Amino acid sequence: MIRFEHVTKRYPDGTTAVDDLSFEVAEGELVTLVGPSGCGKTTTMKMVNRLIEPTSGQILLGGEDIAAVDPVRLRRRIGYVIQQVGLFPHKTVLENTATVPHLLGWDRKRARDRAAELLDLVGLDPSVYGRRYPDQLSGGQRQRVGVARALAADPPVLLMDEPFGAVDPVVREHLQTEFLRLQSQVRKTVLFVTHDIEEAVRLGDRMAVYGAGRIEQFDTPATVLGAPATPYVADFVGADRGLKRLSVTPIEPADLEQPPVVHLDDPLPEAAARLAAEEARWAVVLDDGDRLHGWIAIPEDGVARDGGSVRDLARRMDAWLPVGAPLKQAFSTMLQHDAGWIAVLDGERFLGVLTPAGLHEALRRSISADSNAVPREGVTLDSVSGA
Ligand SMILES: Nc1ncnc2c1ncn2[C@@H]1O[C@H](COP(=O)(O)OP(=O)(O)OP(=O)(O)O)[C@@H](O)[C@H]1O
Repeated sequence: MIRFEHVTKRYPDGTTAVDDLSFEVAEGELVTLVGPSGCGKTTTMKMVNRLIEPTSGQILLGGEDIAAVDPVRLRRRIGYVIQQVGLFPHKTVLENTATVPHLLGWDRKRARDRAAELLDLVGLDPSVYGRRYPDQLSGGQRQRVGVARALAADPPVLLMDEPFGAVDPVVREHLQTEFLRLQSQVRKTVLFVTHDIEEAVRLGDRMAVYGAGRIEQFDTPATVLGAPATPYVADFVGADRGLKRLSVTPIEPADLEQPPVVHLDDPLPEAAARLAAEEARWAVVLDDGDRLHGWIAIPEDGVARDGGSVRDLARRMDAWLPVGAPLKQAFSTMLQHDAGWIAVLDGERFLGVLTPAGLHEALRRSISADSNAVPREGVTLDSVSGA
């Protein structure tokens, strides 16, 4: 969808901002550009909407050389979100969001309906926020309006330059989560500039790690963290990249343990006997429809021979996640619920439980899978983790 072919940008003062860059972003893919300040990320992005012209090389958009496309027409196909959102202060949120549809000549009602739809999509109730002015919004809300405005005319491509850079870490994480949800619905082709490695890992289908003016590695976050291509990348992603991998490693069925399972209406003595036979201290409790209800521990002093059903002693369990959720989420769910294990479901079906030991195993497996699959000369996991 977006293709760079040997693109170089040299500024008149001799600075080479970008040097012989070649890469491709597939349709519907989100690629994060990450690297230290001044390495050429913004220059790369601004060449796509022709705010900056390359010195040499070609950029193709959907197969078409953008040098041959009128810049104004080009920019209508490209949403653009920047850190200083640039909302018009004297226009309402709804009018701001409808800016591009207006420019495209949509009639007033259609443009406003579309703007309201987009505000809704980014989590701002249009009947509440639509009439406000930008200075009546929080920083996070302004960023959401920026995203809604960029999407209003439904452009196939979205350029985002540190869009969440100006908000505090908690709001930033919220915005990232919402943006991922939004992107799963709208599936735009996105170039996303950030200098925050965590953000690049979390959001990118693939990430481009920049050194000075060059891409040092262009790959999935899991591979960049697991097998940095060069010592520079290893250094940039940091010695704690094992931890960062938690964000990109999904829970798989093989990571799960299988504790005894009982049902709410099972007689208690029967359940107690099952636990004793399996030498388990607790069991998972499912309801009639085999959906997760919670867990049960049989008291130390046992249960009466004719003593009721599992329902009487079962406790609710709220710590659960869908299979495929990242290990980081599993870890934070364990901490949040102060739980020694969490249940993992496939839709409504109970699959097993993830324990801290299982989580550790999953992480080790994920790291060694990459180091085996992509041997890199000069960089071993040991040399990096010891760094
Ligand atoms: N108009 C200009 N004239 C000369 N040099 C420039 C110009 N614009 C940018 N540069 C230089 O080009 C290099 C790349 O800049 P760019 O803005 O692309 O970096 P960046 O990676 O986006 O940095 P940051 O994260 O700080 O925004 C820098 O060395 C910068 O100083």
